[in-house]
Amino acid sequence: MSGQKTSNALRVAVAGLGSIGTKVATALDQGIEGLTLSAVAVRDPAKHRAFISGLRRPPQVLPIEQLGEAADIVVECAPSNHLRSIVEPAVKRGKAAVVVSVGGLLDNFDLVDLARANGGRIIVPTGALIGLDAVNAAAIGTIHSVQMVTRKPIDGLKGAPFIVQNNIDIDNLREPLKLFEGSAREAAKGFPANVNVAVALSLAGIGPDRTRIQVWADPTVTRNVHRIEVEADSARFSMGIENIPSENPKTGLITALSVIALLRKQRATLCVGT
Ligand SMILES: NC(=O)C1=CN([C@@H]2O[C@H](COP(=O)(O)OP(=O)(O)OC[C@H]3O[C@@H](n4cnc5c(N)ncnc54)[C@H](O)[C@@H]3O)[C@@H](O)[C@H]2O)C=CC1
Ligand SMILES: O=C([O-])CC(=O)C(=O)O
Repeated sequence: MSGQKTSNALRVAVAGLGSIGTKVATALDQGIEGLTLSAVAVRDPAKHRAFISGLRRPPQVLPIEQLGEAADIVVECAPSNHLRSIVEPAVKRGKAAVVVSVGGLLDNFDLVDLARANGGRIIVPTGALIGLDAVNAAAIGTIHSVQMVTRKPIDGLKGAPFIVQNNIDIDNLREPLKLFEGSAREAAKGFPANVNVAVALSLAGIGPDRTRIQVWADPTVTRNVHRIEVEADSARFSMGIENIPSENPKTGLITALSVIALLRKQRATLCVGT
């Protein structure tokens, strides 16, 4: 079985073959130093059969709950409601889970304790954001405030619970509309597929209750735009990123690349950046 350890390569499993997971699986199959693609989980096997059989070394196809048995690192790339089923079996076996649906971590934070108790790890990539290295560093000292403004094209926000529950019509907007202002924790509830970045930023810095975010629906932009201001005792810094949407308009193309960069660091001889 390809899930069994045959060398000292770290076995990596990918949960969800959507916009992010397909690119991560492809990169692993093409070769990342010291890593091998051991398994994937998909919702609809028929839809992904051609992709999987087209890989150079087709991995096992397993239910999400079994990936933790077949890998040393499980990469979560599925909708956030599956986070627990993917991460729990991995970390309780002392394995690492790379979490992209980081907004979903806030309601499942006991998984961090579970990982700690069992020698597992939960790793959050920088994802669609920028500068979490600087935020991590500043957090060693004192960060006074972190403020973020997110602007997205209409297609990148459609269906968000906050918009549906408040009956907001964004389809006919002609100018930018501020939908939300509050904490990263509240934003993750209202926009679970849109503000993973704010939650990642908060976990790197001053936490989900003190990290402030505005979310704008903006018909004048074609990219997912994030601007961040950090005020700390070591530095003041501003960061911005304008993400080109992938085939999933909510997800920037850079997200999968961030996961691949993180995986490359697991066994790389030269590591640059924190
Ligand atoms: N941390 C970050 O910076 C970012 C995080 N994200 C988050 O990453 C996650 C994945 O995003 P995308 O790849 O764009 O989503 P996607 O919708 O393109 O792909 C998700 C995949 O999961 C599959 N799936 C659903 N249920 C499954 C199951 N039970 N077993 C196996 N597979 C299942 C779906 O069929 C789909 O192929 C989302 O939660 C998204 O919000 C997205 C962008 C940035
Ligand atoms: O900017 C992006 O591409 C994705 C994003 O905001 C998120 O998931 O938090």
